[in-house]
Amino acid sequence: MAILSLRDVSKRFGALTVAEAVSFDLAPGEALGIIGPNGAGKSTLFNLITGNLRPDKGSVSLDGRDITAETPMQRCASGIGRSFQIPQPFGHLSVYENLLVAARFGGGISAAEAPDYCMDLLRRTGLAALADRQAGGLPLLNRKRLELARAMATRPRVILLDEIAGGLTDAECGELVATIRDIHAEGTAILWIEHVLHALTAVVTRLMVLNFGRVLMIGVPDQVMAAPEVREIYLGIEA
Ligand SMILES: Nc1ncnc2c1ncn2[C@@H]1O[C@H](COP(=O)(O)OP(=O)(O)OP(=O)(O)O)[C@@H](O)[C@H]1O
Repeated sequence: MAILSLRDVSKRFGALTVAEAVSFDLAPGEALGIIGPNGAGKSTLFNLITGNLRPDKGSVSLDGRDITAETPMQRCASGIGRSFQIPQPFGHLSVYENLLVAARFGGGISAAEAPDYCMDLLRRTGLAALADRQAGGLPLLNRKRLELARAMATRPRVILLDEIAGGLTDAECGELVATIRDIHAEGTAILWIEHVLHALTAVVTRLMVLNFGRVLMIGVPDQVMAAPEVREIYLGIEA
């Protein structure tokens, strides 16, 4: 059974259709990439999955259970974690405190277990030396690492990554990809929106293309990227 399923999910903002009958399944432990032009509705799709937005039509299920009416907090507690396109740490708290908040309130981890859990996550995401630093002053790579660590601190079984590689140098991107591969290897299912294709295809085994809120294609990355309609809308190359 799929861990996450969307069925005919539709959403409009006034006259603008941002999701049009979107259906797909994410298998347990699978890594699925999402690509598409700016404004295609990718981040909106994440908001529909996390409950920050409610669909006009359609359903979202986790482990076969319909969660369409649940709040973001309930979905987080059920195992959906998320990193935001623009990192949103508590800027005045330390890196460690940011994780603690996510672990205690998002992951439901006890006060006794949380410190070890958070320190382990800081090590895995390359942030251990920065535990006491104020989160608001971190440079981009470390803000991205913290965004990933905060999402992981909620103990997700499905993690949604929104353009986490954007704006990084190749070396920085490689570091982040290695961490995401580790997370995936431990069995966490991944849904990843990304414009940096080489980062995405280093992890995902399937790609979904969104255009004007519709699923244009889902398949193996090489086949998807070679498809004339994808090259035309995504890469601007005429078929
Ligand atoms: N709350 C909102 N109210 C009205 N329009 C919105 C709202 N949120 C997003 N939109 C619009 O919906 C469309 C899809 O936006 P979305 O952020 O989902 O696109 P995206 O594919 O993630 O784009 P990008 O790659 O640039 O991040 C855009 O035209 C955006 O301006």
